[in-house]
Amino acid sequence: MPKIHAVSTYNPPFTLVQTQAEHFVRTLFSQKITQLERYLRVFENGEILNRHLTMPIDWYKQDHDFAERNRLYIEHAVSFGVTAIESCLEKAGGVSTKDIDAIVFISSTGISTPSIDARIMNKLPFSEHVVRIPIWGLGCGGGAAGISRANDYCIAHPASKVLVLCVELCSLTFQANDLTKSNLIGTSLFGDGVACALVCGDAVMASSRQPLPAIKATASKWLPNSEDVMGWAVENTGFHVIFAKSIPSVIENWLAPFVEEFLQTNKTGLSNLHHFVAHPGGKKVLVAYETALRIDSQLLIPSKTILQDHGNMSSPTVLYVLEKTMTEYANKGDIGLMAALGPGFSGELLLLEWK
Ligand SMILES: CC(C)(COP(=O)(O)OP(=O)(O)OC[C@H]1O[C@@H](n2cnc3c(N)ncnc32)[C@H](O)[C@@H]1OP(=O)(O)O)[C@@H](O)C(=O)NCCC(=O)NCCSC(=O)CC(=O)O
Repeated sequence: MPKIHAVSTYNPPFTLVQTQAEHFVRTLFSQKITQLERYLRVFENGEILNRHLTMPIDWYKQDHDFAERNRLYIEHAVSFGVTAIESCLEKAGGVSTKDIDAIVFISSTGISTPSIDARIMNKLPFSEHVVRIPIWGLGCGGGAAGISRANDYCIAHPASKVLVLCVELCSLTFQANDLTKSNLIGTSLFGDGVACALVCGDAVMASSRQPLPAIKATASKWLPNSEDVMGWAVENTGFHVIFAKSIPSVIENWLAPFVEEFLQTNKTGLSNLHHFVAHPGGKKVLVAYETALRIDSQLLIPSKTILQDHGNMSSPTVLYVLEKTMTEYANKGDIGLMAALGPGFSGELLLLEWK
């Protein structure tokens, strides 16, 4: 069974306190949005205290075209990605970039051809034969899906070491002239984050004496005709967020049967879980998980803590939760369920066992 040998996270340099974000939005949108004060309550209600930004707060007050946003995305995705990879390999006991067989690069908040992985390979000494697997458009589901695809690769090639790098600079897509409710809610919710995981096949010895999560099984599921639930509207000013207010109820109605069927197929059940590594999409998303799955709210503490300290960072978020679970909660023999959902609408589940 492939194992996750290490996970690293990197926080972009500027911290945004939620009260500061509320003040910023009040100043920017006053006189433009009716009932603004009523909607601003979401900043206090969302159970988010801090987020991280790529640019200083003043940058977000000005208009920027798509070209400028994307230039900044490429520049910072490369430099943050380099740091996250170095720290992941260091945590794995000093694995060399030259020994990496494949790199899965996950992102949905900017575009680049060649993809960011190739640009990073010009900064770090990777092998010329590394297999590049850039995946775009999975949004918040990307971190879990990336680990699943690395798992598939390691099953096919058991001596492989595969990096999964998630970079989302959500704040660079911020639209100061988009007066929709979704944009306003999104401004209270999304932040920037970077995470990297090293997944290795069965033939690779771990340097750590700590128990590591082995990937016992994975599953994907797609909800037909749900393109309008989550995504980007691409305009001349860049990406404008689409996310339906029905997401928590979609999760409540659609996720439970998927999870139950997945666990049953793998001869286990919700009552056997020690850890729930859930993507914290927002306060009501976590409530939907709790209601739909009828799980102990204690299992959601790592997800709630990450939401509180970082907001929703899209794809890396679930790896932040995994890193926290690995370092602060998990013991040998523990069983965990990793779950994330994203545009499609689709979901990815992984069953983990700490070995
Ligand atoms: C943002 C919140 C904390 C705010 O909670 P509150 O209790 O303060 O307020 P509320 O839910 O009543 O919402 C306040 C007002 O905003 C509106 N509103 C809420 N969400 C909206 C949305 N996505 N688009 C447009 N309007 C929206 C509500 O209808 C209401 O307006 P009115 O009163 O006029 O009706 C919560 O709504 C929340 O956690 N929502 C879930 C966020 C979410 O969808 N995250 C997933 C991102 S994608 C993702 O990450 C994938 C995944 O999660 O799996």
